[in-house]
Amino acid sequence: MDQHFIATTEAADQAATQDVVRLVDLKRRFGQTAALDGISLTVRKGEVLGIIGRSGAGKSTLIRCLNGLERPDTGEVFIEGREISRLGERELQPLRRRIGMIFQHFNLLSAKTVEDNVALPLKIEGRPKAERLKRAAELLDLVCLSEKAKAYPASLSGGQKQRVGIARALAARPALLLSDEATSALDPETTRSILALLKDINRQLGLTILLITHEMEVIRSIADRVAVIDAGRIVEEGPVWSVFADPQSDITRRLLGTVRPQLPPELAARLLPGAGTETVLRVDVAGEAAREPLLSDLAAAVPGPFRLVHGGIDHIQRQPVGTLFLSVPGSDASHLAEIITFLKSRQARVEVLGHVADPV
Ligand SMILES: Nc1ncnc2c1ncn2[C@@H]1O[C@H](COP(=O)(O)OP(=O)(O)OP(=O)(O)O)[C@@H](O)[C@H]1O
Repeated sequence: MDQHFIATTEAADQAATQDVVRLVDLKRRFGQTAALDGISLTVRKGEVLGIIGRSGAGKSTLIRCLNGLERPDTGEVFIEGREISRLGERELQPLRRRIGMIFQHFNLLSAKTVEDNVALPLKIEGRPKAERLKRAAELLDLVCLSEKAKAYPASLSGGQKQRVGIARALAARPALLLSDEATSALDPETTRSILALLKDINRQLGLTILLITHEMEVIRSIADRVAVIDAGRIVEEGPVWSVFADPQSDITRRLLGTVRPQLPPELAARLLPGAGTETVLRVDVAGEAAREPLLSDLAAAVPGPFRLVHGGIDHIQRQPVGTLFLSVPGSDASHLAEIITFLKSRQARVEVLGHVADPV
């Protein structure tokens, strides 16, 4: 056989086994509603993929197709390289154990202790008691809840309940952790600590995580890649920093909402579309372009005034992502045009927001 053919086939096989999840053109209708309308995506081993969408976008249907609770009308669902969408219940059982799940409302059994909740997946697998207790103790240590082993869920805070949920999801050493709005019922501080724990587990154990959320803040703090879904379709997909820096679709921009820097409301309220003595620009710059001394270069290249009225440089996935609001005084259209041309030549995106009489 052709050596080149063997090498490329092996490379393709290897790439396929690196994908913990691979969805191919998934479609699922409910009557007139296309809940999934041709979803294709992969989740690579060790990565955190965030799926975000508004209510009704198709997120739950997608999750249900992944764990075999829903069958797509057409398309394929590969988990660790195995197509599962046509399997019967018996064949699905061992594959479901490869997927741990955490939920918005934790789904703990109130009549069981914390350690018994954590060990439950192992009990279902028929593991001996000593092994179950040992694993539960390890996992409670991992989620910093060892002292609550004998407590009942009712005596725990929301954050502690979710830690138990995470420990239980990891009990059977899954290949994939599915998180379905796992922080939506928690306050901001507890949300941060749960997300930090998930990120830690992702790094320490190399665990692959697919998380579903309607909150961009969740995506920003934990995901490597994001897929935005709307009306059953992926409308945008990419590394988190680049989607935050340069959202391509209106839906993404809307979901980003206040997570992206905005002009302070008191200044935004004074913007006029066509008159005023100063022009206010929004300048977005990210990645390599944001490492350059953009403003001093602008001042050197284009004589004449401009002022910074708001903004700054943030870091997402260690990439600089900046938004600057500049105000350019005067009615000299060519000065304004030169500034815009210079900024665009430095890979910045520039938007004229309007005009003000006095920006500060
Ligand atoms: N069993 C069902 N029968 C009829 N319609 C359904 C069913 N399941 C989902 N749908 C419809 O499919 C679309 C996608 O629903 P889905 O629950 O997947 O969205 P979602 O993004 O998870 O929403 P939410 O964030 O509100 O949970 C919606 O229009 C919903 O009404």
